[in-house]
Amino acid sequence: MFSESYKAAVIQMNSQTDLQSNLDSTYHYIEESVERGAKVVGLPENFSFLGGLSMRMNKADEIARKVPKFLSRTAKEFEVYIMGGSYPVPTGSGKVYNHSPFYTPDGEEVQSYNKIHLFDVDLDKDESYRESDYVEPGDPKSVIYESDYIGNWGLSVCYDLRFPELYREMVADGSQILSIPSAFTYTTGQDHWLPLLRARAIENTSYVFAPAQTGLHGKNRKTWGHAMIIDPWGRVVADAGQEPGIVIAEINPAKVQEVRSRIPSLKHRRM
Ligand SMILES: O=C(O)CNC(=O)[C@H](CS)NC(=O)CCC(=O)C(=O)O
Repeated sequence: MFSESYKAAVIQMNSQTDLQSNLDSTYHYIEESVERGAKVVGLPENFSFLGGLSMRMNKADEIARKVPKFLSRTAKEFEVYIMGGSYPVPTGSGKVYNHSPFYTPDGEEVQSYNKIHLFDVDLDKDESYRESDYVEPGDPKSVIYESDYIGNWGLSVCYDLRFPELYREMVADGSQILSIPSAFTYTTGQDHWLPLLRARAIENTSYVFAPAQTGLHGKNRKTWGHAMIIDPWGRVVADAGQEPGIVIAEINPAKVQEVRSRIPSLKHRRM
């Protein structure tokens, strides 16, 4: 039923607060990914605007108007599936959803997910985040784009990565590829990013697909990078390091089944 293996690209970006220039570089990354054979391209969390949470709120209406048009047009132009990272969508009550859309090559948004777990964390006396000041959480349930061509993609965003029960539910609902577009902090990323991603891949015998932000955004926001793709055995098959760019790996939905028969841990659950 499923197509054979295909190339998928994760994009690593250093997004700033100039919407148009972020969209221009996104366009070039997508174009180059497709030239290099990618059938699916994934963007990081807040690829279109990153740097100031309150600044982004002033821009949210414009972002929410322009980004879906951009993603639709670009998916169509290059005939590519796009996992559109995330962008803010006003809820109507003064906050936004941190919204992760999935586009097909005909330019349709066929599925979308609103980030559930919000990053309200004090890492240090001068490093605090209060995502819930701006963002409304989505419904706590799994969201999957099911495709006969590219497999079943479970959608999540960044901080969700720390909540394994979400991925368990996605897998129970049929996910084979776990999508985790991110802007992990440098502070947490250096110690937590890789082990968490590999754990999600191994414990769910699933691909992990994690585009990322990297570098400095404004003066005091620093992200970890290392956008990557991990196979269902838990091997890192693509790692972007710390520079912005594109990394590509093969995704083969049939391999998920193969690994699940070698390690049937999902079948052995007793709770
Ligand atoms: O708001 C933006 O501009 C972009 N979005 C983010 O940076 C989000 C919400 S503040 N970051 C995370 O979820 C980091 C999680 C993380 O780093 C961890 O779990 O350790």
